[in-house]
Amino acid sequence: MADEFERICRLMEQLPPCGEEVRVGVGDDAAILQLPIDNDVVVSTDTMVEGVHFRQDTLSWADVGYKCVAASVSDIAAMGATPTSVLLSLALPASLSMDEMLNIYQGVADACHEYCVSVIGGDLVQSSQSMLTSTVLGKIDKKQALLRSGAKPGDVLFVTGHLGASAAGLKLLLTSYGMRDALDAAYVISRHRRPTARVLAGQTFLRYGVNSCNDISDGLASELNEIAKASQVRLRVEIEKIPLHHATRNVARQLGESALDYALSGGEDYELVATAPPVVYARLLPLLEAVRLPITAIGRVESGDGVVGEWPDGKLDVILATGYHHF
Ligand SMILES: Nc1ncnc2c1ncn2[C@@H]1O[C@H](COP(=O)(O)OP(=O)(O)OP(=O)(O)O)[C@@H](O)[C@H]1O
Ligand SMILES: Cc1ncc(C[n+]2csc(CCOP(=O)(O)O)c2C)c(N)n1
Ligand SMILES: [Mg+2]
Ligand SMILES: [Mg+2]
Ligand SMILES: [Mg+2]
Repeated sequence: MADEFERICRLMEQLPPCGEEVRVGVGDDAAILQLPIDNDVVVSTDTMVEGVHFRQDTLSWADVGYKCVAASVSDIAAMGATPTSVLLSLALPASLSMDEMLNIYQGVADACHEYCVSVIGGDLVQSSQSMLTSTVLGKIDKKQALLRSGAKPGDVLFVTGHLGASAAGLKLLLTSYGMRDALDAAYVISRHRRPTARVLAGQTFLRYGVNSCNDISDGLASELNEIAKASQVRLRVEIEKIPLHHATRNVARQLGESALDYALSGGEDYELVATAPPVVYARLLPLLEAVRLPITAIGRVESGDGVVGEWPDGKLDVILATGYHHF
């Protein structure tokens, strides 16, 4: 059985080499990065705990590794920044085999390739419960960033991609339900297991003058309330415009649940929600279409506070910050 340090070496062999900005990577007491002087450093961390963020029957070990990195990269994307490096801390039971650890790193390697990041360090400790923490460092032009606090009355409110698929996938995985349409099931399950951090979208938003942005980890309702609060504005959402993939609608229908609830309160879609002046939104629309990442206008920013949902018949509902909250 390999010891702690042999394991770290074997795990790292799975990963692509570090980028040129890494002066010291894995192997010393700390990593050293040499960033361009015209950049600021952006940093964020996310933890995944077995029983809370995944179960052995919802994610494979490779999915756990991939999703942990993708979820933290998503926060860097939401700032409009470019992710560069990852610190990965693993707290794992002694019973976990070397092959299972290598599987985690296979997923980490997939994420490293997808997001052009390298693992520059981390930690490996024994624990009764599996827990992974991914800390991502990124770079951004000095004094630039997409913040939650920049929304202005008159802005268009919009989201990337489709919402609710991850929650539909999770629901399917947790209920032993024979799906009639295997393709729909495969789509929503893959969105749950392998979400995509929208790095290119975030960078484009920053370049074209988007005013505020947030990534959707806890559910649209919660993230909208965060923008409204940070920006001291009211967000008005046209409920029927929230983009739901037909697979998510079909799965929800078959489970007797609401795809809209999945989008508002399910979480883990890791799409971006943002606001921009109408002229900026109009420029972004064809650009993101061209890279096959549609954005959809779902409402607008007004003066006031809170989040209000508007139904097609004109009826209004307050949208509270429902979603996945740990405490
Ligand atoms: N234990 C903590 N100590 C200090 N700051 C924290 C702690 N937990 C969270 N924060 C900070 O609180 C702020 C808001 O966190 P929030 O949960 O909205 O982050 P997020 O990563 O976007 O969401 P999620 O955790 O759902 O991915 C962030 O700046 C985060 O760094
Ligand atoms: C087995 C199992 N049960 C429930 C969930 C749902 N879930 C857990 S954490 C979270 C929000 C994002 O996490 P965080 O806020 O920590 O970034 C969500 C929606 C899951 N994925 N797996
Ligand atoms: Mg996060
Ligand atoms: Mg976030
Ligand atoms: Mg959260």
